[in-house]
Amino acid sequence: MFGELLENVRRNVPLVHNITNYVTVNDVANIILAVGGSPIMADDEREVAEITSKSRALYLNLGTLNTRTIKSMLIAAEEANKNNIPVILDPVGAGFSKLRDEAIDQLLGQVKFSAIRGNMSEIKALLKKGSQAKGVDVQVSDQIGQDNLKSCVEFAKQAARALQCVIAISGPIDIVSDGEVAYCVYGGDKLMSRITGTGCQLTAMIATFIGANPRKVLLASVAAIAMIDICGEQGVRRMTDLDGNASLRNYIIDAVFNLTETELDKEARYETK
Ligand SMILES: Nc1ncnc2c1ncn2[C@@H]1O[C@H](COP(=O)(O)OP(=O)(O)O)[C@@H](O)[C@H]1O
Ligand SMILES: Cc1ncsc1CCOP(=O)(O)O
Ligand SMILES: [Mg+2]
Repeated sequence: MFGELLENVRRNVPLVHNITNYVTVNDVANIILAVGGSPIMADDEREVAEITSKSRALYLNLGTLNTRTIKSMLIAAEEANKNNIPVILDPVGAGFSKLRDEAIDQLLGQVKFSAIRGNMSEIKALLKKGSQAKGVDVQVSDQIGQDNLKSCVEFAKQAARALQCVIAISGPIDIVSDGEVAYCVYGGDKLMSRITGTGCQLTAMIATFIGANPRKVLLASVAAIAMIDICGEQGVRRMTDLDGNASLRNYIIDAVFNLTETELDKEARYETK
């Protein structure tokens, strides 16, 4: 099932327009290439509408948002919505500053999103559910685990209904919901949280999968998560004693590049709730 969605990515090579942060921009471009898409980064307000209109998905990432890029995001998203081009949001650092929260309110008020992916602190902040965001990383007490899985699944469903789009919450277990059903995706490795950009890359992969499979937003999001989880594990297995987060970043990108459709189908670990 997921293999077919990956095949669509590789056959259609969807162009993904990214308005993203300057910390992980190169990693985002490379992961889109690795999975089989084609990235373009552009954030000047004079060209974003034109570029979005020629793209298969628009990815907005709030990591280093500023007055100029917030305006560009709104212009690009309006163009995307007008042309039925899916818009995907990564609300990096939501809940951690007034500027971020004001921008999020504006975006949620004006834009129809297909999917939003964040860590639990960020998604709680979107719903104003007392997030204790810790910079761009998840607050430990917010994290999804086996012990609180049931309530996290319920929360993901509620969030999807409230925000009227697919919600993906990442962590030791990832949860994806459209408000009706929730997929819990297993895998990954805690070392993935020691690399800056795995979250941004994951959301970029979701955007790429959705760009190639616009009528299967929920499954496309699950497929992207299953894929990065498998590839995160493969990357960790490849590490030697001398390797750290820099090598792991590259190993994960390489694993995404090399993972076959059959392997994705065979190795994806998930259950529905
Ligand atoms: N403790 C963990 N165990 C397994 N996988 C993890 C863990 N923490 C993060 N991941 C994986 O790392 C990727 C990025 O998620 P996350 O670290 O939550 O994003 P962000 O960097 O935006 O906070 C996801 O695929 C997630 O499954
Ligand atoms: C460190 C940092 N600061 C602003 S954006 C950013 C990158 C966040 O990336 P991720 O959420 O994927 O870890
Ligand atoms: Mg993040």
